[in-house]
Amino acid sequence: MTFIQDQLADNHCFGCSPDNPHGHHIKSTWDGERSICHFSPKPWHCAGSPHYVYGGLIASLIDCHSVCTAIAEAYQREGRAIGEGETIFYVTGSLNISYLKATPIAGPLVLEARLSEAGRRKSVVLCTLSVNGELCAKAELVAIRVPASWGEA
Ligand SMILES: CCCCC/C=C\C/C=C\C/C=C\C/C=C\CCCC(=O)SCCNC(=O)CCNC(=O)[C@H](O)C(C)(C)COP(=O)(O)OP(=O)(O)OC[C@H]1O[C@@H](n2cnc3c(N)ncnc32)[C@H](O)[C@@H]1OP(=O)(O)O
Repeated sequence: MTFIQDQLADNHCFGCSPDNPHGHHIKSTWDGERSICHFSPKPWHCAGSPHYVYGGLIASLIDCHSVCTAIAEAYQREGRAIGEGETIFYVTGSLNISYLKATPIAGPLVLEARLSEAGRRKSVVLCTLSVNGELCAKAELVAIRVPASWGEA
C-alpha cells in the first residue's frame, strides 16, 4: 500500500513524518477522491477517563490527515505524482472540530477526508473520525498553500 506521508520529502511533522521518532506516524491513503487513515491509540492517549481518547490527540490526527489530503489533491490537480517535482506544502489556517461522541480508546480510529473546495491557495477539507462505524467527530479544516521556505527559521 502506498501512503501519502511516505512520498513526501523533508517532512519533520510531529503528526505525520515517518522520520520524527517522537511523532504519531500517521499513514494516509489517497484514492483520488478521498483519503483514509487508521490509527490505534495507546492507553496513554486517554482523556480523563481511561476508556476514551483525548480530544487533543483527535485534533492532531485530523489536522495531519486533512493537510496531507490537501497536499495529495494539489499534486493530483497539477498532474503530478505525490512528491514529484517542486514541493507542494500546505499549512493549517483553521481547524473546526465537533466532538459528537466519546471516542473509544480500543479503536481503531478511522479517519476519512475529502475536499469540499480546492482553490489556487486555499483548500477546504472535510474530515470524519469513526470507531466501529460510529461517527465520533467531524471537522472542517482550511489548508493554505505556502512556499516550501515557509518553515525556515
Ligand atoms: C514546517 C516545514 C516547512 C518545510 C516545507 C518543506 C517540506 C514539507 C514537506 C511535506 C509536508 C508534509 C506534510 C505536512 C502535513 C501536515 C502539516 C501540519 C499542519 C500544521 O500543523 S501547520 C502549523 C500550524 N499552522 C500555522 O502555523 C499557520 C500560521 N499562519 C500562517 O502562516 C498564515 O496565517 C497563513 C499562511 C495560514 C495565511 O497567511 P497569508 O498571508 O498567506 O494569507 P492570505 O491573507 O494571503 O490568505 C490566503 C487565503 O487563505 C485564507 N485564509 C488565510 N488564513 C486563514 C485562516 N486562518 N482561516 C481560514 N482562511 C484563511 C484567506 O481568506 C485567503 O482565502 P481567499 O483567497 O479565498 O480569500
